[in-house]
Amino acid sequence: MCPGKNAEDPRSHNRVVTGQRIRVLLPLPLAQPYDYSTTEQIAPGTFVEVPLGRRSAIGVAWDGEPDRGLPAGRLRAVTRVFDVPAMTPTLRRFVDWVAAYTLSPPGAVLRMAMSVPAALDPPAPQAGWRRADAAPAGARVTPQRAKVMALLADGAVRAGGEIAEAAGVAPALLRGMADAGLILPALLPRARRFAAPDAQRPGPALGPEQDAAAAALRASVARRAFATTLLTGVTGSGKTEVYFEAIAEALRAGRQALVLLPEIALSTQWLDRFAARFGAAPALWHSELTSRTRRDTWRAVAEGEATVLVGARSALFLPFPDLGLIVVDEEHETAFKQEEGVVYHARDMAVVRARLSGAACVLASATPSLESTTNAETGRYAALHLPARHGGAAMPDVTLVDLRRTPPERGRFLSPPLVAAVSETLARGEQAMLFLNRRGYAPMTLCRACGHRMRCPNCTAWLVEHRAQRRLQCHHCGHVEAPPEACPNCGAPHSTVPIGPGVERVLEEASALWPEARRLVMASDTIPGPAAAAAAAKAIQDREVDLVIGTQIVAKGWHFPHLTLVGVVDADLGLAGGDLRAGERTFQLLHQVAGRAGREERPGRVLLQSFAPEHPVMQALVSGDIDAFMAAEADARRPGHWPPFGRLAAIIVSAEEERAAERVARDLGLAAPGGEGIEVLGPAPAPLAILRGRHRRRLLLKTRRDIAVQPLLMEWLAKVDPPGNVRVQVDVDPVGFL
Ligand SMILES: Nc1ncnc2c1ncn2[C@@H]1O[C@H](COP(=O)(O)OP(=O)(O)OP(=O)(O)O)[C@@H](O)[C@H]1O
Ligand SMILES: [Zn+2]
Repeated sequence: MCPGKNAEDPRSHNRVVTGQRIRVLLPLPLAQPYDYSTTEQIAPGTFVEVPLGRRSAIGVAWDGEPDRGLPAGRLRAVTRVFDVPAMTPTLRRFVDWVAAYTLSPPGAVLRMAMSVPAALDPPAPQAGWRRADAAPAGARVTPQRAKVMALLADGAVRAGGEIAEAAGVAPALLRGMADAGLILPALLPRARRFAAPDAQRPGPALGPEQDAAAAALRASVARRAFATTLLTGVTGSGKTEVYFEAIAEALRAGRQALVLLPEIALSTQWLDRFAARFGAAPALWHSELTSRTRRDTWRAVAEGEATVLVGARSALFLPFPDLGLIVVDEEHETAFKQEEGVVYHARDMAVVRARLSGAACVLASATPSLESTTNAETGRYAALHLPARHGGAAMPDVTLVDLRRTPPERGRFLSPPLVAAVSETLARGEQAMLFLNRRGYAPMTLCRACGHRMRCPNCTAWLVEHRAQRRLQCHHCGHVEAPPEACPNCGAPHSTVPIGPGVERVLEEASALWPEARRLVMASDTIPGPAAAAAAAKAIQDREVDLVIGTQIVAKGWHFPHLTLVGVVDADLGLAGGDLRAGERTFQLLHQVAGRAGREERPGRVLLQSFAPEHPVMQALVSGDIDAFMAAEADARRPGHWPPFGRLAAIIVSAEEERAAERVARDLGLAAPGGEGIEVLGPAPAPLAILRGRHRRRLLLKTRRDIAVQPLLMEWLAKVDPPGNVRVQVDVDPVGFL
């Protein structure tokens, strides 16, 4: 056959060489892979470098047939193949799956799986020295040189600095020895970057219910097949110890385990317990790692060296070659939802990744989501339950303080019953906690003279006073300004007053009431990272603190043995607003924070201050009857096909110019899909109608459960062509409705 017009003979054409065509997916917001040519066999999953425009880019050889119609002469060639384990078929399918489900470009999802391009290059080998096989005749061996030779006995290779230090010689001496032919340069063996957790170490003796649950999880892991188990149990029942046994089983099976935690920075107690159980720390994955650690971790996961990895939601996209178990702890947490970029729910995607990997998946929580509860009821998930606290500790006694009957003094926020309870607790030498899910001093600042409220210039939001830092701050966009000397509206001097409490204001009140008590505030601005969280937890554990005042940070899985009283300053706070899950959320948060009380010998008490003590959420918190509460929630959602009994997707249209957003939203409204079991709500201004200077409109698509929203959305969005200054964002299974 003669070379045709495509001139595929490399000798006649020095630019394009060929033989093979492959598809390469690039980590860019592109809808599909691009085709390239190559002279080598390149298997799908291989990391490759390719030209892209005038630059080059790193991507992954993807599955599927290249476009044969494209003339070979137009194809550009792969320029480099990386020496790193290929992306597994499982992870490639996962990228495709997440892209299709969230309606994101596959390349945008791939970017999450390639977040550390530097890890694709093998780590640079470190140079050291070894002894020459035979000392050259005439080479002088001084006592110092002899010491070095002794250190390098038996073919050892050691780093220069290390030799110099161990032998107590100057580095220059080594150079002299090398010149004399006594030692030779050599590559150091690569050190293990991650110690291996030891599955053979015995765990604690489990109680009978823990034991039964652990056995079921071990069996699930040992089957090496996909199954999801919802592990529930009252706060302090020892769920962590139970799923540790599942991790041990995965390790014994030679497979990897991934644990997702909602907030790694607040998980120091968890990490200590892991190290105590397995004799080594797990590998970690979160946004605050150094780039070096990210690189090492990514590669150690890909090479199978990191066997247990604990991470935030983005850890789902790490290159595990053989995942045997995924645990999602505190599965009800909204922190698992990523709201920027690719909008996905890590709990749900964890189940998908486990399915693709043939792995066991464990969802754990004392307050499971209605989604997971329903899946357990219908048999999609297996269910395990721990009914009692570990070690015989009792559940705390929860009572309501009716703020209409026993209100705090004017300008105060702690009612007489709560003040009395804190005083008693402190007098007994026990610890108390006051919970208010609001940062700062006051959520709103008002002018006493004209009623003007201080608001954010970029958002539909009040400015929150942070008195300690002497500033007003927007909690949505980060805008900061100094508190005004005079009202910006009427000019009245020193006329502004704070309205309502934040934790700083509760601290002020507590300082006046209990000046002797050692107080600690735990909020995201006072506990900025893992080190601060660890220090705070230690101070509480070591009884260096009497009174903890905190935001939702204090609700997260802490085990404080001496804490016996929890006071909730404003139990009604989360119920405002029209969020479909407001009740469920409030119940979960307050039940979790209540669950911090009385976890060891001494019994715990919880006081909830409320203006609506008859509200079902308050009543459920008092009775502790989660099942009844969730059943009522389910009954409320079922008839209207609200999740989990129907499907939801939100469309958020935003633009700097209000009319532009309005126009696109209206067009979307006109093009909305319809039919049986399909409903579109909106367009309507979002509750946060302006965010970071952008005007926002929302539409909500609600369908019956048996109708997939993705095809409807695709068809719908294709009918409207928004101008470049208007952003249209899709959120499948929204959890936030702002
Ligand atoms: N079998 C056991 N032996 C010894 N200690 C245990 C055992 N099980 C649990 N514990 C201890 O009991 C405490 C509570 O356990 P753990 O934190 O696992 O409960 P949990 O169910 O995860 O609680 P929460 O839902 O409130 O976070 C911890 O200090 C844990 O170390
Ligand atoms: Zn703002």
